[in-house]
Amino acid sequence: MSRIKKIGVLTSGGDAPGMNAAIRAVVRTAIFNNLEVVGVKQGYEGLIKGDFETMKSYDVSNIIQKGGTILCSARSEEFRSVEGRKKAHEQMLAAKIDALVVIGGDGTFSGARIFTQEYDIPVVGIPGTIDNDLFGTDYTIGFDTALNTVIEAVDKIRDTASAHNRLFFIEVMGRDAGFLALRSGIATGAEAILIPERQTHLKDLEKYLAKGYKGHKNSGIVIVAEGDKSGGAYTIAREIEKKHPEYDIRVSVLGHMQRGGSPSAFDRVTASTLGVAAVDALLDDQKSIMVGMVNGEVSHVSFNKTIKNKKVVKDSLLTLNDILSI
Ligand SMILES: Nc1ncnc2c1ncn2[C@@H]1O[C@H](COP(=O)(O)OP(=O)(O)OP(=O)(O)O)[C@@H](O)[C@H]1O
Ligand SMILES: O=P(O)(O)OC[C@H]1O[C@](O)(CO)[C@@H](O)[C@@H]1O
Ligand SMILES: [Mg+2]
Repeated sequence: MSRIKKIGVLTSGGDAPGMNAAIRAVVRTAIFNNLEVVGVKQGYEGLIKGDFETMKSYDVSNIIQKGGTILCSARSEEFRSVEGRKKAHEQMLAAKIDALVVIGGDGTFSGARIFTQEYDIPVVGIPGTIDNDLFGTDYTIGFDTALNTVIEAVDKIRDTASAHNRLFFIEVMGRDAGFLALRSGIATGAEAILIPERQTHLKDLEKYLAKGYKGHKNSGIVIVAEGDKSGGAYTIAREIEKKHPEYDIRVSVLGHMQRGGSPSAFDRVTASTLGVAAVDALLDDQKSIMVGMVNGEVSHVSFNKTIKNKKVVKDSLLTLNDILSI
């Protein structure tokens, strides 16, 4: 029999479509198992301030389809400090919260790992980030929706690019990870994809563009991940423009619209599955783990493992795009 009577749930880091579906699943699974559940507002900031709200089943009605997070999110500087985490622990003791479910990305889990090393509190993580950059899960909640949002935007840009015979550099999110750029590039038939995990040589890019955009096509799309080492879409566009004044170049930075919107069916189902799995894991006395999805099944990966290992970008996908973009 688990000792846990009351759990807290929070969302942290960049918000991601499907976080609400995950909150709903955590709240309802906890109540189903006769646990009390409190929502922690604004991620670790709310934990430090004791900004808690008891949640009932009806509090999560009508949210499965909504983007953002009803609990709000934050990037908390204070939680990075020993004093900040001490305050968070004291607030949890005062509110009699025995365990936590944290929904977020790699940073959120790094914070959770340190917290569980300092204090003996069971914490289970649910991967919620549009970056899809977590080792130990094939997908993170929000990635599929963001991918579809990017694709819709790029398709529209392709229309106008074709009408004017233009070359577009489109910047997509991913401060440290290129998964969104890679998949959206393949899905939109991009002429080139630039990601932080690979060094891009200007000469190679010029070659692709000479073959594709200036060879026989009436438009060109280069997808640039925000964190690409070339310095972002504007910088790389300027470099190409200097060498090729004959190209008609435009830049489009998609920005935060990529993080909003109603979650896709895939994200809703993944979020629901992982929300249930997270509470089950706590009831099973597991701690310091992330629940994820591998080959369609729920996986349990230690925070240590998911933080220390880097999710690998498949070379085969880059090669595939090289073949298809000629
Ligand atoms: N090393 C750390 N120690 C303590 N807390 C941390 C640490 N790293 C991150 N955190 C906490 O986790 C929060 C969220 O991390 P971060 O901003 O990296 O987002 P994330 O969870 O990776 O999500 P995303 O990348 O999708 O925005 C940070 O604002 C901070 O409060
Ligand atoms: O503007 P913010 O909230 O710092 O978020 C930007 C970052 O968050 C992410 O969108 C992930 O949520 C990254 O891809 C991006 O670099
Ligand atoms: Mg992150």
